[in-house]
Amino acid sequence: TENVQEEPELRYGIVLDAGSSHTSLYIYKWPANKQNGTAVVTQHSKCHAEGEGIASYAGQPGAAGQSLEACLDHAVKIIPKDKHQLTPVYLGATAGMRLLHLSSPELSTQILKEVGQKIQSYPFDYRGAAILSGKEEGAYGWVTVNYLSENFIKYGFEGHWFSPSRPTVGALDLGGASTQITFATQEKIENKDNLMKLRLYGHEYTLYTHSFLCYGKDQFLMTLLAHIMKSQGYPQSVTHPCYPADHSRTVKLSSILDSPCTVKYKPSSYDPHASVTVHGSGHYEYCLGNVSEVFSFNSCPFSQCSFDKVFQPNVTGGFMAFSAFFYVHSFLQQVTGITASSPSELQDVTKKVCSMSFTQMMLLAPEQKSRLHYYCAASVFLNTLMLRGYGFNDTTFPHISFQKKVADTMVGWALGYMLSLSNLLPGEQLELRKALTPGVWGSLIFLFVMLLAAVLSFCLFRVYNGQNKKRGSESTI
Ligand SMILES: Nc1ncnc2c1ncn2[C@@H]1O[C@H](COP(=O)(O)OP(=O)(O)OP(=O)(O)O)[C@@H](O)[C@H]1O
Ligand SMILES: [Ca+2]
Repeated sequence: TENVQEEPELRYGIVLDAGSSHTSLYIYKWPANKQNGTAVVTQHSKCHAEGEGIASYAGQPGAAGQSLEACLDHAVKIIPKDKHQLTPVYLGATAGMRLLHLSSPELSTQILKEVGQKIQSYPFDYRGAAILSGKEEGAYGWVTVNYLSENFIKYGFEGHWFSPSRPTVGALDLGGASTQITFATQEKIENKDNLMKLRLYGHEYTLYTHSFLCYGKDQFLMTLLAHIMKSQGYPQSVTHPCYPADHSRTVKLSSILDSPCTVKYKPSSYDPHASVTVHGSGHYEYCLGNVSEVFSFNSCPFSQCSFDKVFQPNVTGGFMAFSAFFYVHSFLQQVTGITASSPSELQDVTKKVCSMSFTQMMLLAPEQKSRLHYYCAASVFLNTLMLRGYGFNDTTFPHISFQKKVADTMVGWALGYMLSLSNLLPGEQLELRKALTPGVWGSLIFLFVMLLAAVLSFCLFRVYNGQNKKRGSESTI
């Protein structure tokens, strides 16, 4: 026989990640005959939709759907035509739409309907457009991280499936409007809202998960500014200790105070068309003080809390920190040349960034011009969230890996969502494909040949014996 290399037939799946800051369309692929293993499904292509997240088009009929067109057209081109109808497509919206649903349920329903209709006008297998709960977002992110890290099950060198019985890795996602922490734990989960049980590949995983709405990077910075404005008595010009000393910007009051996240800081009345000028002062200590005041570390109705009265067991094991956790951490590394891998290093690099002027940062990272003003604030926020909030310490922090991708696949909830909804993740142990080893196969052929030889010899013996008997009786006659 000759070994023939056949191109495996591919299947595709699409997820639109409708985040608060923007929408991304991911195309995944996998071999049609081999879909149940770990890390078999990989990212084929990604498309970044122009403009902001779908919730930003509230009150502009048609605009949210239109914002997806270019990426859906891209998917039509990139997926072979004969596979279009076999390709499931899902849209999942996250914290931006959760916030819009809080302030205007009708508008969020309208937008979901509109984007659903837009997707249905394409030749794919439409499977729905939905707002994910924070719990789902956290759990699907955890599934992605562990699927890509091959922690569930693996195709081993022995030639069969085996469970690596490796510990799983926790997931830390920092979006624009919410942040999620999810990890497997043996500790008692005191609030059932934080409990998630998943059965995957024959194992039951008990997860702790929590999503903090308003603690995404953008919403947090907005809340921080609202807090600073309030503490300074809403003047027309405020001093921001987290912005560089040589930087100032003007923002519309409504863009800060219209969010459900800043309700607590809203003055009783204000002119929504009015603006406020923000002058940076680059003062690390004051910045840390203000950032900490946005969190509530005071009361806890459980044995222990992260913050804002939310129960959290001790963090344990390895973690993967992605999205803005990765962006902020890698910026700190870029401008200081230090990879922060301990709490004290993280604090040191944050202090360094907070002491830099805008001009200095421009020399080190000119491509990030539009973001430079907020990196000190974002870094102080990241410090407070991870160290004081989640409680990572000298022992646990070094086990966090800040990553954007694993083997060319973006880390986020989107892959886990598609795997779960398309039944690409078996709940039970995979069936072992029973195959004979060459040794057993050879022995069986040998036995078969011996048996055949024995039967043939027996038959020949009977025939020969019969003829001899016949000859004997003829000679007697
Ligand atoms: N390349 C980048 N460098 C730095 N920051 C970035 C980059 N890309 C996105 N961001 C910022 O990181 C934050 C998180 O982005 P991400 O895309 O994860 O959020 P999202 O999915 O839109 O929000 P959410 O998950 O809360 O709905 C946002 O504030 C975004 O503006
Ligand atoms: Ca997100």
